[in-house]
Amino acid sequence: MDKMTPAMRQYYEAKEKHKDALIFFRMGDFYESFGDDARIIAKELDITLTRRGRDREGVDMPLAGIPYHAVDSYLPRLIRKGYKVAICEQLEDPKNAKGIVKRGVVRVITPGTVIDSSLIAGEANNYLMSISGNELEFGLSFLDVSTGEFLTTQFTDNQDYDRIISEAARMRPAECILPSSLFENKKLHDRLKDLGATLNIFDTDAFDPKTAYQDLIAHFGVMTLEGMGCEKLPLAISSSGAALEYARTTQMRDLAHIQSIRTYFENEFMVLDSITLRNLEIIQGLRNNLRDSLRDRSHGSSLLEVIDHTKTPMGGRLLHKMLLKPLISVILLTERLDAVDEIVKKTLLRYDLRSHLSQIRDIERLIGRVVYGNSNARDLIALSLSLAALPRIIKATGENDIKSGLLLDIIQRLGDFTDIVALLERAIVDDPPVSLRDGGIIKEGYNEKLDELKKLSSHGKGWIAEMQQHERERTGIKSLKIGYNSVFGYYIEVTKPNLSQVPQDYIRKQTTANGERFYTPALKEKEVMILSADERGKALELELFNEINSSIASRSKELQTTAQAIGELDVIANLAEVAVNNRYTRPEVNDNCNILIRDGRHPVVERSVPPGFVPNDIRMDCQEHQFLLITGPNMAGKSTYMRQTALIIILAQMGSFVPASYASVGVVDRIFTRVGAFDDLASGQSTFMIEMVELANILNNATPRSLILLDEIGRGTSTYDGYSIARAVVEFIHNKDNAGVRSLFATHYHQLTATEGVLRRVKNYHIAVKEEGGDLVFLRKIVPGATDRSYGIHVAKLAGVPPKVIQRAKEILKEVENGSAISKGKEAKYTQLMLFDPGDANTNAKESPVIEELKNLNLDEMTPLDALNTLSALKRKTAGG
Ligand SMILES: Nc1ncnc2c1ncn2[C@@H]1O[C@H](COP(=O)(O)OP(=O)(O)OP(=O)(O)O)[C@@H](O)[C@H]1O
Repeated sequence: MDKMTPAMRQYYEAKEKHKDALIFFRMGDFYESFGDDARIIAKELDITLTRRGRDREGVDMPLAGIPYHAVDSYLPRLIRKGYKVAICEQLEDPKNAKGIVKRGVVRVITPGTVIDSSLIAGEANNYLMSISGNELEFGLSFLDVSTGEFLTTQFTDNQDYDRIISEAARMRPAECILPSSLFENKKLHDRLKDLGATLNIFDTDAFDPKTAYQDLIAHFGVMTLEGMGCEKLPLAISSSGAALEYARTTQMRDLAHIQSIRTYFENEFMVLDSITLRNLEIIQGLRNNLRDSLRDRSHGSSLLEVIDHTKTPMGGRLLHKMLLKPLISVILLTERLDAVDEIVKKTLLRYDLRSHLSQIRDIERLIGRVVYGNSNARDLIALSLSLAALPRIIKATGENDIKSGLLLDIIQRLGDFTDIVALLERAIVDDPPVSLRDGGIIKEGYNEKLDELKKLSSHGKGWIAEMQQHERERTGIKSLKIGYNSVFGYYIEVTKPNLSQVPQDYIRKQTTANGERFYTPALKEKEVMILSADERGKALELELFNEINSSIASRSKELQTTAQAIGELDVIANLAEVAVNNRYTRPEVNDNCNILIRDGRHPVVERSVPPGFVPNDIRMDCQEHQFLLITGPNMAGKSTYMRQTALIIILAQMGSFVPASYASVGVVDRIFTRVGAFDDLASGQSTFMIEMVELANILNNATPRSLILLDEIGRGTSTYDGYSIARAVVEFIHNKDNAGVRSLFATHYHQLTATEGVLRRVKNYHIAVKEEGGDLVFLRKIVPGATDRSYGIHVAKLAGVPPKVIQRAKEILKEVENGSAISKGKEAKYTQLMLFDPGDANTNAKESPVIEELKNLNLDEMTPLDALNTLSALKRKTAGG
C-alpha cells in the first residue's frame, strides 16, 4: 500500500525539477525535508532524523524538520556550505479537487542569490559573480540581489587568469556561475575554488550576447545599454544577462529593485591582486586562515578595521569597496579629498552628520525586501526612522555653507520622503510583531473599517469578561473560568469538585483531566462574532500593509539613489573622523613619479606598539631613488617600513588622509608584493616554487607607474642561487622598459648593496640598531646607506633559543666570516645621502676620526699652505698610514 503523504509526493515532484537543491516544505510551523535531503540536512545541521510514512519503494521515509522561527539560523548554515535550498510553500490555488493542499517551489536560495538579509551574515555585500568569455577575452558581472547593486566589466586576461582572480579576490563573491566550457577549464576552476566561492554551471542561452542584450533592455525598460556603459561590450552583456537570469530563475520573481548596471574598467582603479591584499592585510589580518577567511567576514587587525567607523551599512559596504579599488584619477581624488577636508575642518557639522547617520538602517536591503514583497512591519518602521533622519542631514549641511562640489552633489541626491514617513507614522504601530499573520500592525485611526472590527472584537471580549463574573455569581463556582483555544473556541471551564453545581443550560463540550468544558448558546453567538471580527480584521490589516508596501515599492528607484548618497556621505564623514582621531594629514596627489612621505607610520602597527611607533620618511622618484634596497637586522622593521609606504599610498588613492606629517603621492597603477612568510602550504607547491611564480607575475606585469615591494627574494634556495636571482631581479626591474619601476627591496644579502653606484637608480637604506652591553637595541629609524650585519643570533637569543645553541652559533659565524666573503658584504660601497639627518637616527655608527678632524678645522685661521699640509696628513690617515 502506498504510504506516501501528499507532501512526500510533492517532494518527489519538486526534486525532479530541482535535482541539485535541498527541498524544504513549509508545513505549519515547521520546515520539513524528506528522503536523502533529510539525511544531508540532519547531518549538516546536527539535528535528529525521524521517520514518517514510506517512500516510493515502501521503505520508511527519513524526515528532518526545523521550526519556522529557527529558519534564520539554520538555513544560512546550509547556504554557507554551498548548498542550494529550494523552499516549497502552499501555492496560490490552495486546494485541488480532492481537497489536497498544493505546495510547490516558490524560490531557490543559493549562496549568491540570498535576497532575505536575515539569511546573510553581516552587512557586507553578497555577490553572485558571473563569468563569460572566449579565448582570453572575458566579461565579468557582480550582482548583489539583496541590495540591487549590479556591476560589470570586460577585459583581456593572461593564461593564468590573473585579472579574473584579482577581481574575484576583491569582490569576494559568495557564488560564481559559469557556462560549462569555462567550468571545465581546470586552471580557472581551481583558482576560483581556492578563493572559497561556490562554483555552479549555468549552461543556458542566457550567456548568448544577443539573448542577454534583449533580456537586459527589457528588464531595465531601456532602448539601449549605452547609458549604462556596456552597449559595446558583448561579454560584459553576456555575463550580466546570465547573472540576472540566474537570479530570476532562483528567486522566481521579477527583481524590479535591480534597476541598472554600472560598467567599470580596470584602468580606473589601482590594481591590488589577491596576494597583495593578503600581504598588506588590507581587509583581513594574516592571523586568520586565508581559506576560511574568504567566507568569514570578520576583519582581524586589518587596514579596514582601523579606518572603518562608518555609521550605516551602506557606508560600510562602500568604504570596503573604495579600499579595494583605490582611484587613479587625480581629479576625482582631489574632489574626494576636498570633501573629507571640509568635514575635517567643520567639527560641529561632522559631529551632527555622524549622529544623524547613526539613525539610518540598511535602506538598500530594506528596499530589496519591500520590492520583493517579503518585508514585515518592523522593516517599515526601520525605513521610517531612517528616512526621518534625512531632513535633519539636509538642514545640518544647509546651515554650514558647504563648498565641496562632491558634498553638494551628494546632498542633492538625497530624496524627500516626508510623505512616506508621515504615512508610516500614521499607519504602523510603534512596536509591531514580526509576523504579519497575527494582526496588531496597523494603528488605530488609520482605517475606519478596521477600527470598527477591532471595536466589535474588543466589545465581545469585554462581554465575555462580564459573563465570567456573572456566571460565577449565578452558579456560586468561584473557580469558574471562560477560556479560549484555537481548536474548541470559547468554553466555560469547571473543575471536577464543582461539577455538581453546573446549571442545566450548560452544554458539555469537552472533558479534561481536571474537569469539564461547557458552552451556552449565548457564548457561542459571541464567539462567532468575535472570531469573525478578528479574522476579518487580520485580513484587512494584511491588505492595508500590502497597499502601504506597494506605495513604497513604487518609489524604489528614488530610495536607492538616496541610499547610495547616504553611503557616500557616511564614508566621507567617516574618513574625516578617522583623520582627526588618528592624526592623519591630507596627502597631495599628482601625476608625477615622486613619493615623498615625512614621518610616515604604519596605520595598523602603530596602534599596537608600546611605547610608541617610530615614524620614518621615504623619498622615491624615477631618477636616483627609484629602487630602494633596505637592509637591517632581523626584526628591525624593514617589512613594516615597506608596507606602511604601500598602505599610505593606498589610503591617499582612496581619498583618505594618511598617517604622516606630510605626503605627496605620484599615483600608482598597481602594487605588487612578494613577502616570504605566508606561503600556502595547503596548495601542494613548494615554498620556493610559489615565490618564483609570484615573482614571475611581478616581473611580467609591472608598469612604470607600479610599485613593487619585495621582502627577501631567493630565500628558499641555496644562498648562491638565491643571491644570483635577487641580483638579476634588481637589474631587471631597474632596467625594465628602459624606465624601471619604483621598488622597495628588503634583503639580508648584504652584497646586493653593491649595486648602488653601479645601477643609477638604486639607493641603499638601512634600519638602525645599536648594541648595548652585548644586547641589541632596535631604533626603528631608516637611515641612508647599507648595513652589513643581520644580528640574527641576537634575535634568536631574544626569542629564547637555548644559550648553548646561541654560543655555538656565534663560534660558527666567526669561522664562516673568516672563510667566506659572501657573508661579509665586502663589495659593499656606502654612499651617504643627505635626505635624512643621520643625527635623527641616533645610531652608534662612530664618525671616523678623519671626519671629526675635518669638522674641527678652522679654515679662517689657516694659510693655504697649512691647509694643503693638513689635507695631505688626513689623506695619509685614510690610507691607513
Ligand atoms: N617604526 C617602528 N616603530 C616601532 N616599532 C616597530 C617599527 N617598525 C617595526 N616595529 C616593530 O618591530 C617588529 C618587527 O618588524 P618587521 O617585521 O618589520 O621587521 P623585519 O626587519 O622585516 O624583520 P625580518 O627581517 O626578521 O623579517 C614589528 O612587528 C613591530 O612590532
